[in-house]
Amino acid sequence: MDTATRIAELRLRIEDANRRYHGLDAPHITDAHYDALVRELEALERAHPELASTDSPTRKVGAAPSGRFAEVVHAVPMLSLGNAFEEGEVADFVRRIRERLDRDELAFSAEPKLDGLAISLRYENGVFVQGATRGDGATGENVTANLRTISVIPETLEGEGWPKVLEVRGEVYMARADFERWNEHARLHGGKVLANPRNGAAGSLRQIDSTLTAKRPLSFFAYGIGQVEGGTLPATHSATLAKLRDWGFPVSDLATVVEGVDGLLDYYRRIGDARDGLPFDIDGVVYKLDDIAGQREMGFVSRAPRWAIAHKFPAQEQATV
Ligand SMILES: Cc1c[n+]2nc(N)[nH]c2nc1OC(C)C
Repeated sequence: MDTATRIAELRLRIEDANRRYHGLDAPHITDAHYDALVRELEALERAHPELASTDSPTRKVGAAPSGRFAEVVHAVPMLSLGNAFEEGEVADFVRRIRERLDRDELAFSAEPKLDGLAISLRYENGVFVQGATRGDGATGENVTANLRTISVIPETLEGEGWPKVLEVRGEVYMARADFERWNEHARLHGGKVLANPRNGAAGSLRQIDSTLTAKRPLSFFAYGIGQVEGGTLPATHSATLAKLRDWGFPVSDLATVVEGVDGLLDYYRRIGDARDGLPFDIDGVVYKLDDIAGQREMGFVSRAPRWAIAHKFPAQEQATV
């Protein structure tokens, strides 16, 4: 098969998988298979720039909103993350930052990458006013009513010193124990048996009727910030996470600060060893340059930051198809 045909075929398969994963919350291929298709397409597009195109799925995030909810335009786009699968790619990630910032010692915030649904929570004068899904990164779906049913998401901010406008980014997820309990009940009483916790979370949040969402055991971890107005945030990501805790948001206690490649890889191994014992599904860990000024200097490539990367674990799931 010639390259152009292969590229066209990959684009169709990836776009179809995106629609199923983001739109219907019912993926039909494993995440590992999806990642492999994307990496093959990215490699072919790099090798054949004459065949690359701006509407390729390698340049988009998620999927367009479904039309079932009001749309929310994200003031700060919700981007996806570049992926690393091998240690060498992590070393390259750190080297690029060291060279560009001309710094030897680099501190990173290292966090678990929860396998849930990315959402953005907007607070004005400390009050939760709007919540949205990532959607395609630029425009998401207004799921505020559904998010209000998640008890760990604060209706009003605690503590003090929060900005007038604060957008908090994070992951809505379903803990494994809650997932098992839900399916046990569903099997006995004929409710909807969920395929996996991620689909359970995504499906719950995308319910039109939020009384149905309220019945599902969802949780949330904050992992970042979107728009901020009328206030300042700390100079590092880790100090910002500490502030989010003070203001009432759950933040994973697995988040920590590590130094350099060795610190990152040690963290990856430690979380990898602990993975099966965690109360929630993760599909990797996320490394972020801790210094916010350095993040700004690194900027973004077409759809993901240069200053952050997800280091994925080998697939655990059995093929669903
Ligand atoms: C997409 C994403 C996902 N996660 N997950 C964590 N823990 N942090 C994090 N950051 C993300 O994106 C920012 C680096 C912009």
